[in-house]
Amino acid sequence: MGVATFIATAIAAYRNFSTKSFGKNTKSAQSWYWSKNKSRKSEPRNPRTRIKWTEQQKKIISAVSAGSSVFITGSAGTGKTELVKHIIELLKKCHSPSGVFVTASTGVAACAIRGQTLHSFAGIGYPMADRCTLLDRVLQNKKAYGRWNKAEALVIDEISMVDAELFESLEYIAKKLRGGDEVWGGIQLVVSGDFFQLPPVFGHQNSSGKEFAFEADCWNASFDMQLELTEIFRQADARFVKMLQGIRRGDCDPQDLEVLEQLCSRTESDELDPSVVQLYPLKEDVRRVNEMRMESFSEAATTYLASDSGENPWKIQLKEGIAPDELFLCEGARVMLIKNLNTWRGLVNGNTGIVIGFSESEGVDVRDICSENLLPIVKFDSGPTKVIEPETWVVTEGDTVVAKRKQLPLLLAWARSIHKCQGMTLDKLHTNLSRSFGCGMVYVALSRVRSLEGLQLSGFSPSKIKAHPKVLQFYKSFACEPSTTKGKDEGANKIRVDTSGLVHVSNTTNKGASEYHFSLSEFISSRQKRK
Ligand SMILES: Nc1ncnc2c1ncn2[C@@H]1O[C@H](COP(=O)(O)OP(=O)(O)OP(=O)(O)O)[C@@H](O)[C@H]1O
Repeated sequence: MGVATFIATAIAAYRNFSTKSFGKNTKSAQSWYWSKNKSRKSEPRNPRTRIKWTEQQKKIISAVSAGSSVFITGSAGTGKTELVKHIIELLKKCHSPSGVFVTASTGVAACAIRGQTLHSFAGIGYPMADRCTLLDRVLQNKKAYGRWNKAEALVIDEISMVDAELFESLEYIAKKLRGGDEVWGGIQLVVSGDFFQLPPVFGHQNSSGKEFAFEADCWNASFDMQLELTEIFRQADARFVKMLQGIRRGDCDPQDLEVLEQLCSRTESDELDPSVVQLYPLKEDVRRVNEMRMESFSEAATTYLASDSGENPWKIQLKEGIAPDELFLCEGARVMLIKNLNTWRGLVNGNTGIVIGFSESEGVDVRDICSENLLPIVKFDSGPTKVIEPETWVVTEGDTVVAKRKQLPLLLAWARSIHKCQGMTLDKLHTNLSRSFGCGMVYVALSRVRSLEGLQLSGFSPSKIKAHPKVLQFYKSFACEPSTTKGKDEGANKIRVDTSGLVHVSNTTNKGASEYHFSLSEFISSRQKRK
C-alpha cells in the first residue's frame, strides 16, 4: 500500500513537473503569422499535457514504475509511441538516466523517440552471425560492452521489424555479459510494436524456422506483462476503424471491399490531387514522383544541406533517419512537417502544406544549412502559415548525445514510401498499392489516414491484404477487440484471401457457420455482376 501510494505520488509529481516544463518555448511562437488582434498571452497551453491516459495505458505506466518488463502492443494509432515517450521519462527517474537506453528497429522510428537503432546500441556489427560471434564482437567493442553493463532499462520500439534470431541473440549477450541467470541479465525491458504492421526487413528464417521476435525462446520469459492497447485515437469513424481492424487481420468483409473499390474508381476518374501525400511500396516510385513534381517548377530551388555532428556509426543512423541529407525547396513545393511544432495549432508531424515564399532569416543564422540564409514560409493545409526554422535530431546513448543533425523539419510531400511512414498520422493520402508486397503493407498504408474521406486508393486488389498466419496465432492470446470496434457482425460474410489467391468467404450466424471458396477472378466477376 505504502509503495503504491509512493508510486502514485511520484507519477503525479512527475506529471506536474512535465506540465510545468512544457509550453515555455516561445521562440517558435515568434515566427508565427498572427491573425489580427491576437494576443500572444491567449496562447493556449501545449495540449500534450492534456493527454488523459486510458486505464490500459495507466496499467502499463504503473507496471513500469514498479520495475516490470512490459510488451506494449495494439493497432496503429492506439498511442503506443506516445506512451513509450512518457515511459522513457519515467524510466529516467526510476533509474539513473545514463542507464536508460532508448532504441528502435529502424532509424526513422529511433529518431522519433530520440534514441538509437537497436543494432547500433547492441554493437553487434555486420553481417548477422551466430550468437557466439556476435558476443565476441561486443566484447571487442569497448563502448558497446560498457553500454550493456551500464544498462538498467532498455526500450525497443517498432519491434515488429526485429527478427527472432536477433532478439534471442541480444538476450543471450545481455545474460552472458552481465552474469547471473536472470533473463536479459536483469535489464528492465520496455518493448512496443504491432506485429500486424511491417515484418523484419531482412526477415529470414533461422534454422528452427523462426521469423518474428515473439517466436524467440526467451520472448515470454522477457516480460512480466504483455498488453494490447485497444482504444484507437488516430481514427474516430467507427466504420473505418472496423474496416482497418479487418485488414489488420487479413480480412475484408463485402461492404468494406465495396467501399475500397469505390475509393479506387473515384481515384481513377479524378486527376491526382498534388496536395495529397502519395504512399508507395517502393522507394524508386517515391523518388520518381517527387523529382518529377520539382522539375515541373521553372524557378531555381533553395538548397538545405543537413549539418551533422558526432561520430560514426551514430552519424550514419541520422542519415537513415527521417530528416533528409538534402532538401530542395521552391515556391509551390508541397511539404510535410516531420516534427511536432505546436500540437495545439495542429502543426504536428505529418501535416502538409505548401511553400509560399522565403524569408531572410533574422533571429537565427542558418548559413550552416542554407548558403542564402533563407527560411521557407509554409502555408499549412490546416490553416496556419509559419516560417519554418531548423530543428535538431539527436542520437543519444544513455543520457549522452552522441550525434546531432540540424535540418529543416520538412520533407517533399508529394510521395513517400510505406516503410518510412510508420508512426505517421495524415489527413489525406493517396496510396498506389499495385506493387505492394508482403504482409501488413496495406494495413500500414491505410491506417496512416485519419478518415475515409481523406483516403484515395489505386492498384488495390483484395489479394494485397495479407496477415501472417503466425501473427494471427500470436494475437489469439490477446483476446479483446478494440473498444471503438463494434465487434463482428453476426451473419455478415467474412472474406479472406489466402497467399495462393484463393478467396474464402465464411458466414457465421448463431445457427452455425458456413464457408465457400472461389478463385480470385470468379470472386471479382461475381461481385461485378452483383453491382
Ligand atoms: N491517451 C491518449 N489520449 C488522447 N490521444 C492519445 C492518447 N494516446 C495517444 N494519443 C494520440 O493518438 C495518436 C496516435 O498515437 P501514436 O502515434 O502513439 O500511436 P501508435 O500506436 O504508436 O501508432 P503506430 O502503430 O501507427 O505507430 C497521437 O496523435 C497521440 O498523441
